[in-house]
Amino acid sequence: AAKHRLWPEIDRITQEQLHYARLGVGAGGWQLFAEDGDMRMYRREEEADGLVVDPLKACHVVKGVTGQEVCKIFFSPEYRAGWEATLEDMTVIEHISKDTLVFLQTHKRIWPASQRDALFWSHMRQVPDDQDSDAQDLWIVCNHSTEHEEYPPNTSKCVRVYLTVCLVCQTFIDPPRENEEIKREDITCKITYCSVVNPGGWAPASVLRAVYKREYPKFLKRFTNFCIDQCKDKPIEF
Ligand SMILES: O=S(=O)(CCO)c1ccc(-c2ccc(C3CCCC3)c([C@H]3C[C@H]3c3ccccn3)c2)cc1
Repeated sequence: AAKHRLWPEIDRITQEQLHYARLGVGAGGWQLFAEDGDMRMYRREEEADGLVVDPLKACHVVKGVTGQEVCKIFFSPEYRAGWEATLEDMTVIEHISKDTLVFLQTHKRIWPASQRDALFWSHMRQVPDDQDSDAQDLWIVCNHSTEHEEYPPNTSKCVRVYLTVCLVCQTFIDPPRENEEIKREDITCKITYCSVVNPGGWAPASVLRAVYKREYPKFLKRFTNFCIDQCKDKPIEF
């Protein structure tokens, strides 16, 4: 099919984000700022024009779900209200393809910052794992801010944030006994979530860092618990 005007950017950024997600946290000044069970959250303190844009990288291991199931839930609009607690409104403003959508969403106001909205394309794809041949394929969802002439930034109501986010999932299967089918307890999903959010307009660094410290661990824990709950009584999707 004829590729969309955004396709070259979508392809380039998705590949860049996959590479970035697969880099460990050993190098690059990552500092651990939150831990909860198997979840480890790291950030780097960075500012752009005096605004806090701390990159975040979270690593988590979740049993009982596959990478495809997790990425589908993260990507699909119909599940988002179930796990995205800070969401106030969400619209799909363009269906580029079955695995690429453009979202406009407003987030609940976080005092004292003014309310934010985000306009971004979201792309999901499966990639062969070239670093580990006998592992399952990787699944990735990449969200990246974009523009749309009907939805200019910074209306009277919202300040537009600029974000790049990726969710990379790898599925591991403990082989069941001979002639036994794979059960959910034999499946483990390794999740890497990376995000860089530019708040768009001024917000005090101390406030933003406090919000990030509070919101990100809650967000990933809520999201992964939602996935487990959504999938537990359904056939496994590899
Ligand atoms: O992964 S996604 O694509 C999932 C689709 O929804 C995503 C994640 C996070 C955001 C977002 C948007 C606004 C803010 C801030 C900036 C100043 C005031 C609001 C934050 C910061 C506050 C951090 C945060 C982290 C997680 C959840 C909510 N809040 C995050 C948007 C999209």
